[in-house]
Amino acid sequence: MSQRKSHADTLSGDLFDSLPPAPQLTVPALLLELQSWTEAGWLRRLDLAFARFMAELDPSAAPELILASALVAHMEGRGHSCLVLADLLTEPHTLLNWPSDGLTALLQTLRQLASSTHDWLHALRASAVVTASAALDAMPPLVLLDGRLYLRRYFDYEQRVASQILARVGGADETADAATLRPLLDRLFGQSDTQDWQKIACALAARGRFSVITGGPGTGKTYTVARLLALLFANAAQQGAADRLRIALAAPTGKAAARLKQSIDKALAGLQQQLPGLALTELATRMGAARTLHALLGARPDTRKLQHHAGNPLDIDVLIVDEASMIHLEMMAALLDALQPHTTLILLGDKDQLASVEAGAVLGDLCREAEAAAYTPQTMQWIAAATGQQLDVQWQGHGSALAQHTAMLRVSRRFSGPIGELARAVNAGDASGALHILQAPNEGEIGWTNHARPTAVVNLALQGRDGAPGGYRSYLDVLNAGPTAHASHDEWARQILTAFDRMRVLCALRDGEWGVSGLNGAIEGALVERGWLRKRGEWYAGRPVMITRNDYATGVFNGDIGIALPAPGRNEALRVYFLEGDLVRSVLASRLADVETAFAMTVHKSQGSEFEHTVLALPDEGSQILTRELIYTGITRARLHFTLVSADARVFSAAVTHRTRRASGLEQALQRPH
Ligand SMILES: Nc1ncnc2c1ncn2[C@@H]1O[C@H](COP(=O)(O)OP(=O)(O)OP(=O)(O)O)[C@@H](O)[C@H]1O
Repeated sequence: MSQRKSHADTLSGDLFDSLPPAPQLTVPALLLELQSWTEAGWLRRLDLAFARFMAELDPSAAPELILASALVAHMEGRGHSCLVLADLLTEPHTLLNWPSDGLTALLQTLRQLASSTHDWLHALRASAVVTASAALDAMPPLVLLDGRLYLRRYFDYEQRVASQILARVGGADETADAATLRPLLDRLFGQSDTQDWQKIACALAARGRFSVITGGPGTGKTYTVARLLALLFANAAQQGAADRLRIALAAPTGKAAARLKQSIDKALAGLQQQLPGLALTELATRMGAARTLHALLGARPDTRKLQHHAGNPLDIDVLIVDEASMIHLEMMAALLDALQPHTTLILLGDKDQLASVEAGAVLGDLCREAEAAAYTPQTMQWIAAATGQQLDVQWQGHGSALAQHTAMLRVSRRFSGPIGELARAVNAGDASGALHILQAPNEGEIGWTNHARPTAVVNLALQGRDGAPGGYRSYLDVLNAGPTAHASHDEWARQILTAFDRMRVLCALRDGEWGVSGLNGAIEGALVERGWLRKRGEWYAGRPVMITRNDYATGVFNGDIGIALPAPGRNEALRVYFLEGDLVRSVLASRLADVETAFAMTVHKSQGSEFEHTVLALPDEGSQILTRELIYTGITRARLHFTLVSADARVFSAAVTHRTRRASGLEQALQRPH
């Protein structure tokens, strides 16, 4: 890692400046160069094909445009909505996760092209395949705005998200006035005048048609939203409209949706005793199950087209979406398009978690002002009138219209011990503080094996550790004991699934001995060796699998986790059992084509899930993939116990100090006056 950095630094620094100017590259020569980068695996075939397509569309295109075309396509594949040209010229080595020879080749190529951002912009604007117009009906395939180059599709998504949100947060069309809310909020949260961010979040969410509630794990996002539902319901009841209030719950994954519904139902049942006059239990039943965003919007196989869109919007008044950090730009655009103007959208999520694998980091972009609050004097006054709380002046500012509809919950009720401290240190980029917490004595909440080999992960997976016993042995004990005479087959499957969900191994990488593929094989082999698993071919009883692609025919979705078990009766065929909330469902194993074994999974795929014991395995070498967000997300998946397994503490420290920011123009687009 250090080798790559120093190499690239030299090239982009003094050496780059001091070398004599290289001859200007021609487009055919550049295309050959791009082809060699593709063969080396640095660029995707798609990136090269797009660059070639641009060269065909505009035979007089400058080489700068052709290189930028390949790179903007490449950046999209890495989760960015656009390519910031100034970044390409000033810090190409941090922009691309390429090996040092790839970066050297890029820097050599850049040396043969224009050297200033101004000249690059000029070269790009000169082509008919680039438009500088924000108008959505302009057709060229590339859009250049404020120094950012976009693929048209992503530019359109960004513009749609920004304009829909601005339409919802702009203007003065408050849906509830402060005086009406005050007595209800006092009943729900009490009358204290000490700063209560949950009460404030609830008030702000009831105020308009869009709001964001962000906070770390256990800060009470669901607790607050359950009260918000009661508030909206009570408000509707006062107007005789409670029966007509249509509320829907959704989340990006099935697991997160099931968790949301469970927590909301539980919180509403608790509130029912506090508010006997309101039929909250009935409301919970009427809301129905929480759905995945795909299902809510009516995704269909083999088409990007959704059943619900601006022409056929969703028939709901309030939509609550949890785990919003996982919503990518395209999905957010589709979601906002499918809402009626009067629908209230409330996004819940942790802004510090990893963004979606797909392009965009929407929640992060929406929450840029959340830490500071930046409430205007008018918002401060409104909060005081609605909640009875005078917010400290430190939270006053001149934030955007969106900031006036955003609340950050700052006190964690569940994460107060060492795991919470570790998550906070990581989030603050304090690597030495985090190492100190990892080493400090504790009651078993935190474990750290350093200078480790992957076998350390396998040992943890087998039996757990001191203070956090169990491991995968727990679910295999239930499996190997077989169904008891008193319990149904489904009940047995539920016990196995629940026991399996108590622990999970999370990896930063997919490949290699420290990655998902290596560790899955090693753990599976060790379980077989101990005789705890009997592996016969690809499918065997007890094989945990993750679905890797939505399959509408069998009703399983990307990220769902199930376990293969023998079906009841004499039928030998294995079925894969899934837990959906409290329900157990199963699909014939032979019908599931896109699955992978799931003893170990990536941190990315673990978002929206929590495990009693989470083991995070870090590779022995640093990489651009290892970021603060990844480590934070891994740690916050742990409910009771967290174990870090690392070969080199420096890899952990480097990751904690490495913050990623996806290139996007959403933040700027949201500042536009509406
Ligand atoms: N103001 C409060 N008073 C008492 N208990 C609370 C309060 N706020 C939250 N809790 C409790 O703290 C726990 C965590 O709250 P909740 O599940 O709402 O947090 P969350 O932010 O949604 O968590 P996650 O990120 O895991 O989804 C719950 O048991 C909840 O009942």
